[in-house]
Amino acid sequence: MIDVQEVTLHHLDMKLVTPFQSSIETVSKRESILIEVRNRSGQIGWGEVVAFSSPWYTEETIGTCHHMLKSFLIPELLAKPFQDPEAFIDSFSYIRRNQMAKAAIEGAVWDLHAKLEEKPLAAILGGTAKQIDSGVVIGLASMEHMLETIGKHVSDGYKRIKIKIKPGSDAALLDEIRSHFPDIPLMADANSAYTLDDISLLKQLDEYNLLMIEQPLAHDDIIDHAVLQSQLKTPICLDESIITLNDAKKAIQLGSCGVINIKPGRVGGLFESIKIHDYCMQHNVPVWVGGMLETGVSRAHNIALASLPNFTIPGDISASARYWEEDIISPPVTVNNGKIDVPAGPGLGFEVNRSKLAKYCTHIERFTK
Ligand SMILES: O=C(O)CCC(=O)C1=CC=C[C@@H](O)[C@@H]1C(=O)O
Ligand SMILES: [Mg+2]
Repeated sequence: MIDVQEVTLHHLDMKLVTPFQSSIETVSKRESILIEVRNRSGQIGWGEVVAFSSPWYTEETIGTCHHMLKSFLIPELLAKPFQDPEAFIDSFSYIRRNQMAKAAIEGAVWDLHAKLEEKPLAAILGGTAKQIDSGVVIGLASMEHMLETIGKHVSDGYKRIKIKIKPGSDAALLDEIRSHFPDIPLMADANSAYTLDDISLLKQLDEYNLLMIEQPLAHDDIIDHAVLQSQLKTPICLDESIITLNDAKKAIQLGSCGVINIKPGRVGGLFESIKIHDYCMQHNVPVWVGGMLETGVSRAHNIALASLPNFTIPGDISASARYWEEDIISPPVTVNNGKIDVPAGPGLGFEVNRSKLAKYCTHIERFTK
């Protein structure tokens, strides 16, 4: 029984070890909100708001999530006990969208639920893998810097390299990367930087033996992506366009993609993530877990999710040290020979380190029954 007595929001401000540049935005400082839920006997679950400070990736921001949590989701959670996470999810199913706000509080409830069941979150979600393959993302930077960073990550053992592309920084960049690294598992993410007018350029990218091209066209499109996919050999992976299971069904039926990137924050939580995973598995569409430059709390949720069987492609789950001088979980996430161990302890299997949390916390808000 999930009987939450108190919810605490920890507002954090952390600096990335290096700025992260995509086709739209450069992120150097990361605001986030950690959600701590506590039941009557003092057991705790953790979740994380992964929205960015401004609405460049999806329409949500830290501010919109805070509003949704405070005004709707936290009151819902404190209103009554719930049999399980699904019953809590049902209670807010009337709320349209606001996926990252929902995912954050749902994540905390899943962690608490797994701890009450004394099982690892991965097992509760249906995961079976003991280790997951780790991929890493390299933001846009000078050619020299990107080549050097790729070399470093390849020698660190990462199983897949993702680079960001945008018009003017695409075919020539991939050409240069392939001349140095002809065989590495490589993919490119455009964050919607192209349109169908760029089709001849996008077809050139078939030359580079990419695992996939992520979200080349508009963030809310699946129709143009189907046109593009019919003319590309390289599979398209959808990220921003998939917000729900229904989106995934339609994209697969239309042939808009060959792969889907599942980010629990973007799709409204772990429960919807599992539904998308299962549907994709039934339709032979491989999936992988995306990242949001997040702290260890969300990273831990992602590791648990990635242990499900259709996550056959290494995701954007890299070591804590890729982004943080010090993560706020103990131990930090580490990658060995390109693999991350799925924790065997109850819940997330990582502890939130209170003294590190205090270092990066700007303020706390507490809500009680
Ligand atoms: O968390 C990571 O390691 C990588 C995250 C990452 O590549 C992204 C996070 C958020 C927005 C984008 O720029 C990009 C993506 O689109 O997947
Ligand atoms: Mg993406």
